[in-house]
Amino acid sequence: MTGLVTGLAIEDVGVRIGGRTLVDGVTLEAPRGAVTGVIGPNGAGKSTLLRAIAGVLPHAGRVTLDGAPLPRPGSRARARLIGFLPQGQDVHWPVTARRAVELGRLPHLGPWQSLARADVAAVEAALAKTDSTRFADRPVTALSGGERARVLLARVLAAHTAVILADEPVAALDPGHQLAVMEMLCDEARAEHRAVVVVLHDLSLAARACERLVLMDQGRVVTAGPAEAVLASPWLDRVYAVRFGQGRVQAVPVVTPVRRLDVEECRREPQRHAS
Ligand SMILES: Nc1ncnc2c1ncn2[C@@H]1O[C@H](COP(=O)(O)OP(=O)(O)OP(=O)(O)O)[C@@H](O)[C@H]1O
Repeated sequence: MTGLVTGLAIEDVGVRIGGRTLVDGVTLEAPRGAVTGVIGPNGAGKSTLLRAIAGVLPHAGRVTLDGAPLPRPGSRARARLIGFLPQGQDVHWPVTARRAVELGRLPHLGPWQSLARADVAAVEAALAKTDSTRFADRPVTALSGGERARVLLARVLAAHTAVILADEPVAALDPGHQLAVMEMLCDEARAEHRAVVVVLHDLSLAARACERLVLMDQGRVVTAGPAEAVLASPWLDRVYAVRFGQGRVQAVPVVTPVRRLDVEECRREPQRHAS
């Protein structure tokens, strides 16, 4: 590993399930103070990688934070360091939104200990950051999909973890809330010095919000580095089998799929850029 001062370091991480290798020797860095985006086509292994880092899936290899190994998966100590928003998570019991967010403070509480003033402040701040305060007293089951997604993100934010792993956190959100959530995650990284890792399918949003990008395909990292370099990489079109158009609208980067590539074009793609 090179150059990582503080943050999350993933070394040679692999996941095998049922005899299949889903993640294969992934090495990457997610520094504190930055948003690292994980991109790649469906089935590339992005969610599996995040679940391995979160400690939900057993894995080979090493994951460290600020140079130290992480506490045991499932432990409260680990939950105090790593916040995880899984893909498509939902809430099926009718607690209020505020109560759902309060659950994010559990790793900080002793057995039978109730919320202290600092916990309540963390919950209210997380509700406010996700624009969820106005429905905080409604049952989660009576909220829209996008509102529920914001509450679940608020629960992760309320935990004040050093690392935030968010798997497609904006998938259910309207454009305004997509921007707001990504800006909020950037703010969590920069102002609070957290390492934020986010899986995104929207490449324009990734270009705008992420300092670093990791492009995955077939369980491996294809290329990683500064967002602009990864988006300019010849591998982008090839792994998605899509010709992307790239430009700027009022100084904001835009990456949009233009047309699908056939197998032969995909094979030629890296050479086309190299020439
Ligand atoms: N529990 C499992 N058992 C077996 N195979 C799995 C399991 N979970 C995921 N897979 C397979 O592993 C591969 C990677 O899945 P993963 O969910 O990590 O991809 P992804 O990059 O997050 O995709 P998407 O963009 O569609 O969410 C896929 O081929 C998927 O079918």
